[in-house]
Amino acid sequence: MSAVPDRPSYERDDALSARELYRFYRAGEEETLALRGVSLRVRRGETVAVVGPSGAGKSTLLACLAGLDEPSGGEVKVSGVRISHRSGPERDRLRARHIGVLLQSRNLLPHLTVRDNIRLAQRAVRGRPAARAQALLDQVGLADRIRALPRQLSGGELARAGLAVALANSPTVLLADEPTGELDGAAEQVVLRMIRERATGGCAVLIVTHSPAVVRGADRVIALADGRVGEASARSGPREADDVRP
Ligand SMILES: Nc1ncnc2c1ncn2[C@@H]1O[C@H](COP(=O)(O)OP(=O)(O)OP(=O)(O)O)[C@@H](O)[C@H]1O
Repeated sequence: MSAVPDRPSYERDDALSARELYRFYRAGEEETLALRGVSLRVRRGETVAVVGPSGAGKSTLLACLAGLDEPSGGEVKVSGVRISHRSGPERDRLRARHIGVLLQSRNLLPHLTVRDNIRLAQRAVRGRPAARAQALLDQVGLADRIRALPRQLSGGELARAGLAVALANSPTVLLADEPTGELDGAAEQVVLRMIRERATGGCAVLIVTHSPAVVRGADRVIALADGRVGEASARSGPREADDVRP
């Protein structure tokens, strides 16, 4: 008989799970409850879009899921390993190994070239096969910008370089905050295609977005309002933008 407890299959398939997340902010007298008991799961190969009005708690949620911030209550797990309620360095290590993060503020170090930013992201996963920097940049259409510094890139190029860096560690979970915010239609399609390919390869993807194109391409939409998960819709069959609109 196996010593391994027989867990329900939905747990085995979850690459990312959050249970009852709360996040309080206190600034002087003022208290904000940015997350009020958010629970969610993202399975391997699934793409989930998170939508909601400004101030709904989307960026706070993403930061807690990525281990960049600590929830005040609740728990986050990546591939069954708890990432919340650990020291900063422990969270950094888990994130570097398992999670790709693409933030609005960008994830490139300003003094390193695009290639060196990618190599830095790959240091945490030495020993695991990793795509070459050139191959990653080819995929996002930045093959000729490998030696550029971030300040030499346009907004759209920065977004695509940021995606290459977020994918450099071959993450189990990709978390992105408005990854297509500054992109025109063609560049948005490049980024979405690359994200979809990762999901097809088994990555769990969660994207905070206002883009109808991103919502259309998602398997599921989670609507956040006032720190809570509101109306959510599972998709099945053809992907139609007929339920939750950003
Ligand atoms: N560091 C902070 N200190 C105090 N309050 C904060 C802090 N960060 C966020 N908040 C508050 O928490 C709430 C949720 O903010 P958050 O940035 O997560 O929302 P959002 O849905 O991402 O908004 P947007 O779409 O405008 O980026 C807001 O009321 C915001 O003012």
